[in-house]
Amino acid sequence: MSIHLENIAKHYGRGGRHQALAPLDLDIQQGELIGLLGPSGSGKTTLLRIIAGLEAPDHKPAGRILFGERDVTQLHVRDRRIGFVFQHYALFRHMTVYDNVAFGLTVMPRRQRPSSGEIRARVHRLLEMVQLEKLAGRYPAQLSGGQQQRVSLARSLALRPDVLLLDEPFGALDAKVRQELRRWLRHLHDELNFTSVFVTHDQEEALELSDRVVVMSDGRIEQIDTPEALYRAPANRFVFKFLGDANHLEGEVRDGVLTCGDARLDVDLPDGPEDLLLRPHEVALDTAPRESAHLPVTVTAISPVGAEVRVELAADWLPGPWLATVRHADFERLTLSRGQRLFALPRRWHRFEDSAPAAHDSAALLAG
Ligand SMILES: Nc1ncnc2c1ncn2[C@@H]1O[C@H](COP(=O)(O)OP(=O)(O)OP(=O)(O)O)[C@@H](O)[C@H]1O
Repeated sequence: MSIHLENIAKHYGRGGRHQALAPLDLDIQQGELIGLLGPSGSGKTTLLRIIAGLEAPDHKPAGRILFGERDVTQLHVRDRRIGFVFQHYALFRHMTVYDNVAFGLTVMPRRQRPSSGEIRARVHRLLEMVQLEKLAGRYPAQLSGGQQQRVSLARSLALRPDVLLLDEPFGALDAKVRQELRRWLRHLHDELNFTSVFVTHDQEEALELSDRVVVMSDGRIEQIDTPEALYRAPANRFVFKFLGDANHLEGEVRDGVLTCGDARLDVDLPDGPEDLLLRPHEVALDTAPRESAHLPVTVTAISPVGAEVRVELAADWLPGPWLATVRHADFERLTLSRGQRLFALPRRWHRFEDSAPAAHDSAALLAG
């Protein structure tokens, strides 16, 4: 089921003074898994609740919500064929796992309700998919948080919704279980081919799970793109900074040289103030400066855990610390240690004028 939002806005408070969502459009394709990502208060939950029909959008502008060809703007939540999963497992505590999953089917009006044989088959199939068949007779209190959330997933899918909406579904769980549940969701999604929208403020979760991510801030959509495109080509400074660590290089450009205290870097930019951004993996380190890059730094912390070594750098010319990630081989070659004085070499940097983002490969490394 595709979802089409057109001119959807939401204001709260007396006289609608507080804007939760600016008028926005959004198109979600059939079968997509979409992450709504943004800081607290950016409007993710409001948007999800409006798609669900738990919240009405503003009347002015008069927006529209279509599920496929069907205009559901005025339709009650129970008629939208939606499944929900929330952060706090809303399982019925006095019912077994089996009964929790079967519940939505057993309370359907008699004429629509599947036969009891079919209900049984459907519930077993779902429990099998989330590998909880053996625990069908248990009560929620006898399950771990991750298992409870798998029951929630199975329960929300029992009614074969066209659209599955999830609000911070794994927020209350520890990192390892979250990881596992993401795989469950992705797997169920691909196998059953419904359309899903989930809310998260966790960028890693959004990037790992989504086909496309909707990045929000302040009630607006900043960018909608695949995880790869978001990371490679962020539309603006907000998206760049929200999606990962960012090092700032602020200074003044004169005749193709950016200067900041005793640091300087050749840049092909017009004269004037600049604030360039660099990802940690775009900062290389060496024992000598280059003709085109003289950025003296001191190592203040080293964390050699994981696939790469994270190195924190400070300098008088820097208002805040920089983070560089280097390969273990380079870490050993440079025999890095705390207090060591080195030179940072930007491999690449990014520049945002709000309309025209640009990434530049640095001449510093090439020039040698
Ligand atoms: N029922 C409400 N009444 C008044 N203001 C509300 C209501 N619900 C949300 N808001 C406001 O609307 C804005 C968007 O809230 P929303 O819950 O959609 O953000 P969010 O991105 O989901 O945040 P979080 O990650 O913290 O849940 C916030 O400023 C919030 O205070």
